[in-house]
Amino acid sequence: MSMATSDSEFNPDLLLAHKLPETRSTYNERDVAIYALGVGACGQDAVDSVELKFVYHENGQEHVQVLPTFVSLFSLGSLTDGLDLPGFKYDPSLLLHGQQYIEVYRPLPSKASLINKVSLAGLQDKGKAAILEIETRSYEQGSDELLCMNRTTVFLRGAGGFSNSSQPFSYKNYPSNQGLAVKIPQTQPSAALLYRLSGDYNPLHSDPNVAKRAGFPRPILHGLCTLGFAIKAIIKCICNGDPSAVKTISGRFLATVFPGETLITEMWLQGLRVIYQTKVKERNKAVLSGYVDIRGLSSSL
Ligand SMILES: CCCCCCCCCCCCC/C=C/C(=O)SCCNC(=O)CCNC(=O)[C@H](O)C(C)(C)COP(=O)(O)OP(=O)(O)OC[C@H]1O[C@@H](n2cnc3c(N)ncnc32)[C@H](O)[C@@H]1OP(=O)(O)O
Repeated sequence: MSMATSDSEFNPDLLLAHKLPETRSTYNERDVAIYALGVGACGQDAVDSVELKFVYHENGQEHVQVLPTFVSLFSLGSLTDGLDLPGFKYDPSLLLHGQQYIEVYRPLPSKASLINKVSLAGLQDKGKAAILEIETRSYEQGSDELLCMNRTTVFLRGAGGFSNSSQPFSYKNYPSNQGLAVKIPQTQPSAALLYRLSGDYNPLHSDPNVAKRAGFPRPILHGLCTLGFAIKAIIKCICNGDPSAVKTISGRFLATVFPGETLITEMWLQGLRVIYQTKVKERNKAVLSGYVDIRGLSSSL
C-alpha cells in the first residue's frame, strides 16, 4: 500500500517552508522517577547504589537526578498527535521510530517548564518508505536557556515514492558528520505498559489488535525505552554512574524488541566516544546501535 501523494501534489518548497507549532513540556520529580523506573532503574536491585539517585534522594526528591535520555520525551508533544505537513500523506499505523539523536547542554533540573521549538530537519524518499526528521529545541521557560536538542527520525513504511524522479528527494538541514560487554537486565513483560506512563501512549505498544494491524505478532517496545536501557548501562559502566557526563546520544533502531526480551549492550570506548550495540539475547539480534559522546572520563576507570 502506498500512502504517497502524487508527484503533482508534492511541492518540496512548500513543505520545507512549513512552520511547525511550538509545544510546551512541564515535568516534575515524579515524572523523572517514573521515567527512570520505565527504563529499568533499580529493576534488579531496589537499593542499587548507582541507580537509586534517579528514583529517590535521601535529601528530598528535588535532588533526584535526571537521566539524559529523559529529554527524548520533549520531542513527543509535536509527534503524538500527528504532523500536518502540506502535500505529504502517510499511514500513521505503519510508522516506526527509526533513529534518535540527542544533545544535552547541561544537566536537567528535577522539575521544569520548557518551550519546544520544532522544525523539519530532513525528509528522504526511500522508495518503499519515507524518512522524516523532526528537530526539537527545548528552552527553559523564564530563563530562555537552551537545555537540549532532539532529532527524531520516523520511518514511514509505504509512504515513499512521492518524488517520482530519477534522483529521489533527499533533504537534510544538518551536517552528516555528526571492548567492554555488559548485560542489561531483562526487560519485564510489562515494560512497555510502564514506559508508556512517561507520555508515549501510542497503542502500538499496548494494544494487541493495533500491533497486528501494523504487522507485528504482539505489542512492541518503545524505541526510546530500549534507548533508555542502553544509555543507562553506559552511564553505569563508563561514566561511573554520573548522568551529567553525557553530552550527545545517537541511536538507530535496527529491529523491533518485544517486552520481556533480554537486552545486552556491548560498548567500546574510542577517546571520548562510546560506540555501542544492543542485542536481544533470545534471538541474538542487534536491535539498536549508535554512539554516546561524553564530556570526560572519571579517574576510577
Ligand atoms: C509524519 C510523522 C508524524 C508522526 C506522528 C506520530 C509519531 C509518534 C511519536 C514518534 C515517535 C515514534 C513512535 C514510536 C514508535 C516506536 O517506538 S516503534 C519501536 C522502535 N522502532 C523499531 O522497532 C524499528 C526497528 N527497525 C526496523 O524494523 C527496520 O530497521 C526498519 C525501520 C523497518 C527498516 O528496515 P527495512 O525496511 O528492512 O530497511 P532497509 O531496506 O534496510 O533500508 C531502507 C533504507 O532506509 C534506511 N534505514 C533503514 N533503517 C533505518 C532506520 N532505523 N532509521 C533510519 N533509516 C533507516 C536505510 O539506510 C536504507 O536507506 P538507503 O541506504 O539510502 O537505501
